[in-house]
This record gives sequence, structure tokens and C-alpha cells, in this order.
Amino acid sequence: MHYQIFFKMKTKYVCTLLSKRLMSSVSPSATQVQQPLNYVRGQRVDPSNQDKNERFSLISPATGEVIREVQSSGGNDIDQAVDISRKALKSWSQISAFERGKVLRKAAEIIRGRSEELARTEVLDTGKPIWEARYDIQGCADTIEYYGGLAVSHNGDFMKLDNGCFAYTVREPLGVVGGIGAWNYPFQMASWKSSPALACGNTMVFKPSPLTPLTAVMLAEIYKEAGLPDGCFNVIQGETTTGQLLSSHSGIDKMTFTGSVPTGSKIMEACAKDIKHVTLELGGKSPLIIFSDCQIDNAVKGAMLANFSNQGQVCSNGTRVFVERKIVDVFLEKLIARTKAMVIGNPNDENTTVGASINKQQAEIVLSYIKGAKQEGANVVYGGERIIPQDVSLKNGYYLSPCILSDCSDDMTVVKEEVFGAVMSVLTFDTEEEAVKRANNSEFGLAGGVFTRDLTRAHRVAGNMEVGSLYINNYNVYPVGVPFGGYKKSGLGRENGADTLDYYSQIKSVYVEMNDVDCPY
Ligand SMILES: NC(=O)c1ccc[n+]([C@@H]2O[C@H](COP(=O)([O-])OP(=O)(O)OC[C@H]3O[C@@H](n4cnc5c(N)ncnc54)[C@H](O)[C@@H]3O)[C@@H](O)[C@H]2O)c1
Repeated sequence: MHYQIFFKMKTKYVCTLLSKRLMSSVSPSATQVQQPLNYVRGQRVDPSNQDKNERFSLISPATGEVIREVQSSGGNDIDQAVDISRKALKSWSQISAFERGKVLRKAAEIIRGRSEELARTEVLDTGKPIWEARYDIQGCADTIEYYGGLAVSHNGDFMKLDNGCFAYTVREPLGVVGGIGAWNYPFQMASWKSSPALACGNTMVFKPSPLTPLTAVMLAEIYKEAGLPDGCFNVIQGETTTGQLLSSHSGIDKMTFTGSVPTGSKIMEACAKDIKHVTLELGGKSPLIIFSDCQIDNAVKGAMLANFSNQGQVCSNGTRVFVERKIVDVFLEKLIARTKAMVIGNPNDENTTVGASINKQQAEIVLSYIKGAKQEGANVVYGGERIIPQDVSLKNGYYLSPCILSDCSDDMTVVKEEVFGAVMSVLTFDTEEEAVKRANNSEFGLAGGVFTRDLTRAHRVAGNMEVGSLYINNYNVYPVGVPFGGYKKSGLGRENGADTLDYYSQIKSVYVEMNDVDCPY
């Protein structure tokens, strides 16, 4: 009890500090921090104390300060959220797709109206630059609106058969969907998973990453304001144990997960027991091939987009940059010049282009990959260091300068493994065949890119790359409606496209006999 009073006072104090130091404009996001972060049956609630669960600290990546403590949800909380979702499913799945779509379209409108508040809260959670957060939030509004529009079109088929008989198929929801997200795009993950699920008539229990718990619950409130019945979208907070309890819960019909390959594999294993449907959006080590006939400035910009957005913490990043040998020097020269101009600092400042790493642990992992790369013979031609910004309030944040490694080879650890930080490995090649073969030599297959002015070659390379998303003459763009997901160990299923609705529904076939039954018995 004493602890709780102390905790409330401390939270209020920290929020005041944060709102003074971090919020460069009037922002209501500090109020988000103080409220309960679970959302069940249409309201914010704290987890029950029955499970005596662990707590975890929510730390601002920008300042390194503890923003608040969060109690993990336990078995009782998950039972309750799943039970409520199951009850809500009965009516939500019976509502017409048009009405479901209307709720989603209204939610998109509310998001646009609250976009600055959402973006600032996303910055508080993630440490990403404000302009990136704004971009993410706008994209989420688009996605939710898109599925709102698509809901009515997701019907079955009609099949005319012999002698007047016919059959039809009906697309039905799967039931209660469990969602688990990673920390790099928290609002996007909640939106990309919930909007197609809800459009199909499912209900959902969503667990954000414990590093970024703030915005999923805001989405839940927005859905309610848009008319979503209570219990259709629930949020529970927690770490690994909470995720395990959710993915192994017998009341869950499908799991949709974004995160690392090892966790994805565990979730798939947990789902196997009850034969649950599963969508996995996992890690990557994507290749970007730059031919000497490219428009070089565009290729340099593309390589930066493929490596340095969101402090390099992007699953689809093209971190293996294969550059045709004859242009590698000029490529590096231009790349270094542009990278030097990036502005590292307070993510809430408008001109910042590199914000804070998500936390100390992740920053140390990135630095250790760079150290290892040097030991294995790579050359750090730019960056790769911890930067302490002049603003003293940021001194405990983990700011790293984007790193460019040259003289890399395919067998280096940094070239083989996902770093999840701003570390670009530049490799050289001589022929198209060689580049494609080396690009495909990976257990991952999330994304890839090619820069060339030769369109025939571009499409040939696109056809030969073993990846789920391929960019020709650009990188890391995700227009709504274009499916996103991985080949190989990078995942199962697709998000962000019309096909996604297939992953949140099942087909019922109905055969209709129009004649007497023809029976040999
Ligand atoms: N393909 C995509 O769309 C995509 C997008 C973003 C991030 N990612 C990947 O996510 C990873 C980084 O995110 P992360 O560090 O949060 O990943 P992570 O796998 O460590 O954690 C992801 C989520 O899973 C939960 N979790 C952890 N162990 C669990 C378990 N045993 N059972 C159930 N849930 C569990 C965590 O609490 C978190 O919410 C990178 O590999 C990145 O490539 C993929």
C-alpha cells in the first residue's frame, strides 16, 4: 500500500519532469503515463493482484529515466480478457461487415484528429524522432481506414454445379485472436493486427512489448469512441510470462505475432498444441543490391533509408548492401557525406534525424556487433559510437551514431546476424549472378532491394530474390494495401494488404442439393 502511494507520487513527479524536459510542445501524453495500462471490457484497469506478478520499469529511451513501474498481467487477467473477448465475439461477428467497417473508418478519423498526441506518446515510448512517429501514426490511420473499407468486400464465392445444384462459401471469423507486438513500431503493430482482425468479425486480446506499453491502450480507447462494443479489443501488459500465457491459452483461436525468430518459434510451438492459426512477422537480414548503372544519389538515399530510420531498429532493413565494385568508392564517399549531416539528439526536436536506441541493452548489443566486425576485419568508415548529447537531460539516453562498415565479407557475424541497430555492412560484387546468389544466402527472407536503371535487370533480380518484399529503386516504403511479410525464417502470413483478411478468417463451404438424393444404398 505504502509502495503504491509512493509509486503514484513518484510517477506524478517523473511525469512533471518529463513534461518539462521532453515535451517540446504542449502535449497531453504525460497523462497517458499515469493511468492503468490494461484495457478490458471497455475501460482502463490495473491487473488483478491475485497473480502477484512481477513488475517492470518503463524507461524513457530519450532520457534513461524511469517513467513508471508497470505490473505484469497474469493468468487471471488473461482468463478474464479472453473470456470477455469470447462473449463480445457473439455480437461483433453477427454485425454486418458494413457496420464493422464504419467503426474502423471512424477510428481512423479519430486517430488523425489526435495524431500529434499519439506521435508524442510514441516518441516517449520509443525514442524515435517526432517526424518518424508522425509518419507512423498517419500510416496507421490509413491502414485502419483501408480495412474499414475492405470489410464489405471480403465475402465468399458462388459455384454453380450440375442439375441446378450449387455451393457457396462464407468467410467467417476465426474467433478470439491473441496479438503480441515488438517495440519498434508499437502503435503500428496494434493497428496492423487489430484492424484486419476486427474487420473480419474477430475479437482480440493484444499484448504490446513491455518496452512500449503506452499507445496500444490509446488505440483501445479510440476504438471505443468510434463505436466498437466493449470487450472486442482488449489490452494486457506484461513480459515473457504474460506472452506465454496468452499464446498457450486454450481460449485463443489464432495468434498474430511480431518479434524475433526465436520467440516466433516458441509461439508457433505453443500454438501447435491446440492447432491454432498463426501469423508470424519476424526478423531479417535483408540484402540491397546496387548496380553501377544506378542513379547513384538515389542509391545512397535508398541505402540510408534501408539502414538508418528508427535508429536502425527496423525488421526489413537492407543491412547487407552489395555495391558493384567499380562504384564502391564513389558510393561510400557520397554515403559518408550524407550520413555525417544526420542530426543526433532529442527525439522531440523537429530537426533530429537520429533519436535514442530503445535501451542500454540494445545499444550495447549494437556496439558489440561493431566491435566484433572490426575484429573480423571490417573497416568502420563512419560512426558506430555512443554520443552523449549536450542537453544534460539526455545524458542517460543511448544515442549511437549511424555506422557504416566497409570491406565486409559474407562470413562475418555482423553480415550474417540481425543487429537491429543502425549498422550498414557494405560488400562488393562483380556480376549480377554472384550478387543474387550471395543475397539469397541467408536464413531470412523478409525484404530486399535493387538499384539499377536497367528495368529488365531490375525485374529479373526481383524475380530471383527469395524475399517477401522487394524494392526497385527505393527502400522501406510501406504503402497501405501492399502486403508485407517474410519468406524463410522471416515469417508466415502477410500484413497490410487485402490478402491479410484471409489470415483472419476461415472458409465455410455450403453445398445445396436441388434434387432427390442419389444414393447407391
Ligand atoms: N517482420 C516484422 O514485421 C517485424 C517488425 C518489427 C520487428 N520485428 C522483429 O522483432 C524483433 C525485435 O523485437 P523484440 O526485441 O521486441 O522481439 P522479442 O521476440 O524479444 O519480443 C516480442 C514480443 O514477444 C514477447 N515475448 C517474449 N518471449 C515470449 C514468449 N516466449 N512467448 C510469448 N511472447 C513472448 C515480448 O514480451 C514482446 O512483446 C526483431 O527481430 C525484429 O526484426 C519484425
